[in-house]
Order: sequence, then structure tokens, then C-alpha cells
Amino acid sequence: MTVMNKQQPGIVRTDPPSSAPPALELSGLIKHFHPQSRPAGNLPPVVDDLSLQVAPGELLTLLGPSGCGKTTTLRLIAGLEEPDSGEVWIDGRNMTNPPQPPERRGVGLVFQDYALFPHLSVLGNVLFGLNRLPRAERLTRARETLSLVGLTVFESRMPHQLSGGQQQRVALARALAPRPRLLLLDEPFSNLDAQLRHSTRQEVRAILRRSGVAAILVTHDQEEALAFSDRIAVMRAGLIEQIGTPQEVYAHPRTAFVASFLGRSNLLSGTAQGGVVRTALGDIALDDAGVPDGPVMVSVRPEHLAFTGDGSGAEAVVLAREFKGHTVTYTLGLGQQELQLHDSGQALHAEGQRVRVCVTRAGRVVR
Ligand SMILES: Nc1ncnc2c1ncn2[C@@H]1O[C@H](COP(=O)(O)OP(=O)(O)OP(=O)(O)O)[C@@H](O)[C@H]1O
Repeated sequence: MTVMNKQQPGIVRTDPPSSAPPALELSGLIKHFHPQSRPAGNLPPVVDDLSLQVAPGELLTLLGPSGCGKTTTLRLIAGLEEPDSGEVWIDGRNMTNPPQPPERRGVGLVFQDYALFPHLSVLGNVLFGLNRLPRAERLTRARETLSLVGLTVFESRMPHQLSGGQQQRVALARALAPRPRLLLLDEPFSNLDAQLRHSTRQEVRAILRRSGVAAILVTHDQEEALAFSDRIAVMRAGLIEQIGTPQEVYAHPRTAFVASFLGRSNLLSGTAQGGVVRTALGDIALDDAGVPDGPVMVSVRPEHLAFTGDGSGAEAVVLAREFKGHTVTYTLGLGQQELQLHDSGQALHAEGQRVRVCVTRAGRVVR
């Protein structure tokens, strides 16, 4: 195997053919924004030593609260911003040393506002990004891509004659038509109403799977991240706090932030001893036998709390009740602490009622 040289631009990795290079590799990316009025070094970086890999065909989501650096990370990948340090490798090519302009990175972009050209038809919009191809090939490619996104019959329509979901599929077709190595999607569903958002998300996911392109989705919507992704990177203050499959990150959050940002969580302090934590809710078994004895914080999902009905468990009071159709979310008072409980049973407990609750699954110790 040839030794890879990260310092030389445009070097293609010569790993064995069976192991294709990652679609994307970020290593040690750091980005500050320095306002004129504040001296450099005074502000924390917006992207802070961020490293990750995206496999060919993988759908990765950057999930985090507003301002945590998700869009800046996408802009660094696309070449719309330059990092202070660190490297961006796309499909085995170094994009940062020397910096490659956005049009030479092989990256497609889809934004929340679609950014379609209003004076061009659907076909015209898709053709727009293909001006480097011979004319005859452009038309074939544009029509193939419109067929991939299921919009063949709409090719002559103007953007304003389409629904929001259809416009987003045109934007997707325009980004996919040049056959990018990587697609970057920045909050692409956030302008759609709840129902359209759900169906468009499923369609886009299926289209990406069919096209085989690797993609990074940026969102602050945890439900979207769980439904869309092969892996989720939970970001906070420029850092990746945890990365893994949706199931891994949901079931095994490492920190209180991840436990609360990806789904809801009850965080209880207690003392671990021999694989059990003593808390105000009683003794909670732990999902990890290796937790050392001592003070800990344990995360219990609302669906892992239940009413006991037989006098066992800890006493709590119902503070609020939210009916959601398939389930009811209760807010319970346990001493000074508020807990969330998801119940799918038939019996409704009234606000102010005293209830008894227990934990039905092993808890998770978080930092
Ligand atoms: N060009 C810029 N100049 C100065 N500060 C910037 C610039 N772009 C972004 N920032 C700041 O960097 C931080 C991260 O912004 P970024 O847009 O990456 O966050 P985000 O996680 O995508 O947030 P949102 O979900 O609200 O879009 C924010 O505090 C933002 O104000």
C-alpha cells in the first residue's frame, strides 16, 4: 500500500481497491470568527478540533442546538469558508492544502429555501449545474435525475407551480445531476409543514439510497435525525459530543446533554454501588456493570418509567398531563424534581393525583 501523504494536494489514496476511501474525512478542523472589535484568541472557536469520517453512501446527520457550528462545518466542507487549521478530504482528495474552490470539490448543496431559479423551468433548473457536459449529454442526465426524484411529468413547470415538497425535490435533482461525491443538506425540510416534511424526508432518503451518494444532513430536529440517518453526530459548542447509530446514541447516551437533546430524559442524581444507583426514585439497576461506586447522574427515558398500581415504587404527584393520541405524557413531581413519564395505558391520572412510579429498564450513567 502506498503511504498516504496528506500534505500534497490532489493525491488519491491508494488503499486496496476493496476499501474505498471515505466519502469525507475531517481531521482536526478549527474555525474562529474574529470580529474587528475583539482581539483574536478571545473567543472560543465555532468549530473546535472536529474530526469525523463519512463512508461511501452513508447518511450522516449533524444534530445540535442553534449556534453550535453545524452550518459552519458544512461551509468548511463545501469550501465556502476556510478553516484556521485541520483538513477536509473528499473521496480521498485533500481539499484544504492547497484550498480547492467549491466548484472543484464535487459537493452538491441543498438549502432550506430551495434556491431555485424562478425564471427557469424544472428542467432548466436541473440543466443549470450541468454546463460542463456536452449538450446532448446534459439533457439525458437532467432527465435521468428528474426521473430519479419522480418529477419527470413536471419538467416544463415553473417553480411557483409546484408544492414546497416538489420544489425541494427539484433542488435535490439539481444538486444530484452533476453526480457529486458528497451531498450537503442544510435544514432542507424546515420550510415544509409537518405532514409534507415527513413524506418529503422519506422520499429524499429513498432517493439518496438509490443514487448511492454519501450525504450530510444538518438539523436541530431530533426526530428528523433519528428517522433519516445511518449515524448521528450530536454537536455542542463546536464539538462532537457523541457519534453513533441512532439506536446507539438514543439507548446509550454518554452525557446529560446528549440524553436530553436526543429524545427526552429524566436525569437523577444518586450513588452507585455494585451496579445499582440509589436515587429518590428508588434503586435503579445500571446497564453498565463497569460503573465505579460513588456519586453519579443517571438517565432514565420517560418510556422507562411506569405507574405501579400495586402500592410499590416511589410516590409522586401528577403536575401536568399531555394527551398525544397513542400515548400520554405526564409531568410528575418527585420532591423538588420534575419527571416525565410516557404512558400508553387506558387509565388517565388527573392533575394533582398522587401516584406511584417505578423504573422498568436499566438506567444509563451519564457525565
Ligand atoms: N460569518 C460569520 N461571522 C461571525 N460569526 C459567525 C459567522 N457565521 C457564523 N457565526 C457564528 O458562529 C456560530 C455558529 O454558527 P452556525 O451557523 O454554524 O451554527 P448552527 O449550528 O448552524 O446554527 P443554526 O441551527 O441556528 O443555523 C454562531 O454563534 C454564529 O453567530
